[in-house]
Amino acid sequence: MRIRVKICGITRLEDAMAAVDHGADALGFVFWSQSERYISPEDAGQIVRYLPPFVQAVGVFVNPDKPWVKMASAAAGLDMLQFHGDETPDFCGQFSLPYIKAVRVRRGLDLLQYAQHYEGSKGLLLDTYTKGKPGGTGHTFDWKLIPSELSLPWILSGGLNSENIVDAIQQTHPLAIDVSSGVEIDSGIKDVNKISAFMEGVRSCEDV
Ligand SMILES: O=C(O)c1ccccc1NCC(=O)[C@H](O)[C@H](O)COP(=O)(O)O
Repeated sequence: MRIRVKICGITRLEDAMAAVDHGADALGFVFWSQSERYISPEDAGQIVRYLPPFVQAVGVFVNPDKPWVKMASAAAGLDMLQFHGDETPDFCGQFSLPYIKAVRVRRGLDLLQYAQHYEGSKGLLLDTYTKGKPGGTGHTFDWKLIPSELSLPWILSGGLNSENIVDAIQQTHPLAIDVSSGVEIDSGIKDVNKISAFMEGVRSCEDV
């Protein structure tokens, strides 16, 4: 089965094009001002307008207010929303766009219940818990904490790179994966060779 890939934290057109050329299905734009990968919705829009059909633009938010999500969605031309904070299902579901809820996986968190709570989402993005960092940590989490029977589709995220991606896929069998710092040379600056090596690792795991 083909594994879908989202490359997150895009801040430059050339990185977006490199990601698309190497087969990314979705690109993420971080609209949280405290992130080193922050991009304004207007600047994201200038990248999104060059994306080919069927590549999705995903807006990443952390506890935003409603006007910010609405403005960013329109200005950037988003296809999907991704929430990394304490947003409720009602909040996430009010924007007439599909959404993904990120969850920072840690021992003691009931992922089965979490999935039921966010049943209106397109899926859960399973990310790494690091205190004070809602995303883009560059660290993996204990993949054994992923339950075998989650009621929602889920996306493997957190600290993936070309060196661990094959192992990650073989251990967890994800439907989709998400990467940010693992394909960077600096925060928000992607590297075409890292993208290429990462995608090669993903494709090597797919059924022919
Ligand atoms: O990337 C960020 O700076 C970020 C900040 C705040 C919330 C979310 C953020 N990124 C969202 C993503 O989808 C990342 O790809 C995901 O957290 C994995 O990041 P990484 O471990 O660097 O691959």
